[in-house]
Amino acid sequence: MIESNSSIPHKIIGVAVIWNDEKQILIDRRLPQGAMGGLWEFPGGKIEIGETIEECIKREIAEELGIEIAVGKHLITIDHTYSHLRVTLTVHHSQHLAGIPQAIECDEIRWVSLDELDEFTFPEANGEIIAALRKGENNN
Ligand SMILES: Nc1nc2c([nH]c(=O)n2[C@H]2C[C@H](O)[C@@H](COP(=O)(O)OP(=O)(O)OP(=O)(O)O)O2)c(=O)[nH]1
Ligand SMILES: [Mg+2]
Repeated sequence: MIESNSSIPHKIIGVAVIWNDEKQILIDRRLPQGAMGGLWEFPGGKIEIGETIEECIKREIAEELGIEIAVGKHLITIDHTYSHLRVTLTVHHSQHLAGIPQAIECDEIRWVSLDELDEFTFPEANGEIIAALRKGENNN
């Protein structure tokens, strides 16, 4: 019998690496309940029908954090399969434009430097995002 992975849900996610003028990045801690609860992440969420990934990122950041950003260069796209979920994370650099970030849909938010990222636990898929950031060649 041929095994297929097609029964695993697949989420298409837009993700922002949001920079401020102090060269810090905004990270948020997922709510304790649910998948990957309590882990830190770069803010973002599921794409909606008819949206571009840039529109998705801008909307998710407004909904989750109440701030306005300018979505910039593409950093990396990661396809990762967890035990019961496949995610495609399309990550863009972004610039913070206006508003003070609020923890609307998460537990906590922090501005951190690239060096400080090591002090936080992220989902498995994020290793590659952080490695791409450290390579630094696409930073905006
Ligand atoms: N936003 C974001 N999601 C990430 C990162 N790394 C990572 O594995 N993910 C995963 C966790 C989630 O399964 C998915 C993001 O989905 P989401 O936060 O919009 O949705 P969710 O599953 O929490 O909520 P639901 O609406 O499906 O109930 O991508 C990351 O750095 N940022
Ligand atoms: Mg989200």
